[in-house]
Amino acid sequence: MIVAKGIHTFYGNSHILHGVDFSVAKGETVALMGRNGMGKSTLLKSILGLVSPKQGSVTIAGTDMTGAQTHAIMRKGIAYVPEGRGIFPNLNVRENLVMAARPGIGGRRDWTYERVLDTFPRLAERLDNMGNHLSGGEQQMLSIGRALMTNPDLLILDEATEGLAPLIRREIWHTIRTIKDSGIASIIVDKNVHVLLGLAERHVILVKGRIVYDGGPQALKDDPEILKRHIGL
Ligand SMILES: Nc1ncnc2c1ncn2[C@@H]1O[C@H](COP(=O)(O)OP(=O)(O)OP(=O)(O)O)[C@@H](O)[C@H]1O
Repeated sequence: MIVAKGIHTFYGNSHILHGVDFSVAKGETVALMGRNGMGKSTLLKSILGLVSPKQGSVTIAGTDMTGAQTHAIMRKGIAYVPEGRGIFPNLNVRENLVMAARPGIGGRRDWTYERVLDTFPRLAERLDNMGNHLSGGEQQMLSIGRALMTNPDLLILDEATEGLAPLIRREIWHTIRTIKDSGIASIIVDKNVHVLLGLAERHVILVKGRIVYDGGPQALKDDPEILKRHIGL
């Protein structure tokens, strides 16, 4: 689904990503992990064309998208739920969802307005609430709901459960699992490493813009030293 090779990204003179190779297979759930400031968001932005890598290539669904604009990249079946959400505060829940609707690749329309509301009953109860009159958890649900309305093949979730109450967090994780079971691939950045170990098939750990681990959860469970050293758990 995504193959990024040899990515070098800079902010001004700061060299942030040092030749990162990163891939996500069709339907695969990948946890992107690492301490604060290690380059996780920068890698996501490099893949999405929100920042331009100085070197490296990005192939999406078999097409070379290196240097392409973000909207063209998203049209390849990618939905991005950014850190800090990204909903329209002055539109209500219904409008936020309907505006995002579009068929997926090949005209797929699995995720309808009705299905999104079935997935998030809380949103169904608040259709006339403006985006800025929702709790943090509801805004997060709306943001994920908007992403699903685009019928993506791959969903990118950057800190989707950050700052939410435990109960809401659990609801969001439940939804993420439902999305995974529906066959959508995902890249998940989240501080809840233990949940990720039970959810993702692959785990990628970044340290100072370099990948230090890329593999399944079992090795991380068997050798807690790896997480301790690189994530500080
Ligand atoms: N727009 C920017 N301009 C300059 N430096 C930046 C910019 N965005 C991020 N950085 C720096 O790049 C490095 C990587 O940041 P990035 O946000 O990718 O890390 P992260 O792993 O996603 O961490 P966090 O969990 O804190 O978001 C950090 O040192 C950060 O200070």
